[in-house]
Amino acid sequence: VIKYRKWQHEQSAMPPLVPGRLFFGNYFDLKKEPIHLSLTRLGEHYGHAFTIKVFGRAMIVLNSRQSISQMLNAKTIELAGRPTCLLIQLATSNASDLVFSKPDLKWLQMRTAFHKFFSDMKKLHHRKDITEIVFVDEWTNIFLKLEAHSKQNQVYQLKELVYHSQSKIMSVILFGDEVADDPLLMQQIRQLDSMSKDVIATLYTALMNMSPLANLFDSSALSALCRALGLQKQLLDQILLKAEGQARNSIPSSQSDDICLRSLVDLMLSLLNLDRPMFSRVQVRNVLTELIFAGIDGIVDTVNSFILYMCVHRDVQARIYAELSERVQQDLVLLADKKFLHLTNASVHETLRLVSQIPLGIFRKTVVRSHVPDRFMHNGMFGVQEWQCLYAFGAGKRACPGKTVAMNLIFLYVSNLVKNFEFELVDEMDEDPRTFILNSQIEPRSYRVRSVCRASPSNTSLVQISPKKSDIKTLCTDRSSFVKSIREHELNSTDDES
Ligand code: HEM
Repeated sequence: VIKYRKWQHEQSAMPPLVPGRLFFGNYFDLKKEPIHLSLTRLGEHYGHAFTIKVFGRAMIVLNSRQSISQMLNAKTIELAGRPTCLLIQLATSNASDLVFSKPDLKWLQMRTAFHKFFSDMKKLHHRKDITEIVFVDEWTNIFLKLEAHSKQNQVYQLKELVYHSQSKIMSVILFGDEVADDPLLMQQIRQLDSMSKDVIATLYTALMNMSPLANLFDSSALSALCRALGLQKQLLDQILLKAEGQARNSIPSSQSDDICLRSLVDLMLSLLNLDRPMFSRVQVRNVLTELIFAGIDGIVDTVNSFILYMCVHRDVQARIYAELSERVQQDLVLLADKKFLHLTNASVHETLRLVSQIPLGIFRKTVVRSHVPDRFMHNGMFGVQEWQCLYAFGAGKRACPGKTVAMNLIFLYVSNLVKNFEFELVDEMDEDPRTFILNSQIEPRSYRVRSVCRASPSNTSLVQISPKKSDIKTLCTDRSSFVKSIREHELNSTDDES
């Protein structure tokens, strides 16, 4: 009786249930169209929150900005689950990862470790962001390549160049200089990234089309996954071994309780090499693989879309250049300049509004399909009204932990590109995001540009004014207090360190 009453109570606390068929529930309602369209259709009838059932499993669908904000920001852990299917379980060794694991203590400790790395590094470098230090070092390479293309009036794909640099920047942050300077390892990291991208694209197709069993019968998806897992194991083992050797060399024996951090992998290793390890080796491998993927592609695609919009709207490009010239004296734009660059920030925001990057968590669509950054400008200042709030990075407990890293890097890329070069589109392109392709995220079709260099000839020497990657200092910290601080996190603590 108690169980029945509890069940009755739980049922009455749920939003209205969409009537479905016995055993199948609403499976066929969802299969009529891609899942986001089916849910939109149900939402027109059932309102801002409703419950669906698929094979006996109840799911709550939130269908308005207000209900999403309320639920994801106020209630957190209960709503921080993820959809799953066979391919995900195989790819993540039964959810031993960060992106698809259940929101439990292990998951929280992983996220805490991630935030801790960035906040401690920032403290160590006197609030200077680690992403800026690494970006500035790489900018010389980007600049020289773009300058050469511009001087020779060459036609080229900007995306390839940004991808090349971003994979290097992320590898320095995740694995350290030694790995990022090794061409063979870099080649394998990029290979793993593109393989993961293919697997994730297959996964999204399966999830979006409500075909959870599809990958069981799709041998090409399974063989792609097996190849990716094989490379992941071999590559990450190699990187971990290299980092372990490096860590041993950098710890003086008299201070064996000290751990030295230069990159995220050092932190992961220190949590692995405990008497009672906090994570398993498989977990660390999976998380690092996810961070390679998450840390490269979202940023590259946003920068690539941004430059496309600048080419389609040459007037906006000219206005952003005018703002950058007025507010930043030197050729190199830094994070400290960000707060003065209102139109640049508005334009990044507008790009994220248009290009719904990652269909994970909150499905989004836009009905206003042209790039007009002024919608986020109020009295000449960048500002986002409550009703204009975006969910490009999700919201609540499960929101993207890399948001600050991503926003900083996107800003550094786009502001420095526009400040130093003028871009012109060579191919015919449509700015409507409906013409974009859904791979592992939404991205424009390939396009080529031509550019003119605007920077003063001494740009490369100006780059030297900012700290260099070689200046990244090692953070030496006491192992027990460090581990304690990660263990102390509770499931209900706020997740707002970024
Ligand atoms: C423009 C760039 C990026 C976009 C648009 C983006 C967007 C997202 C979104 C929408 C989610 C799911 C949130 C939810 O379910 O509510 C997510 C999760 C995640 N992102 Fe990002 N992201 C970006 C860059 C990054 C970067 C640079 C990193 C790491 C360095 C990162 C790491 C992650 C991780 C680890 C998760 C899973 C979090 C969890 O499940 O606990 N992302 N991201």
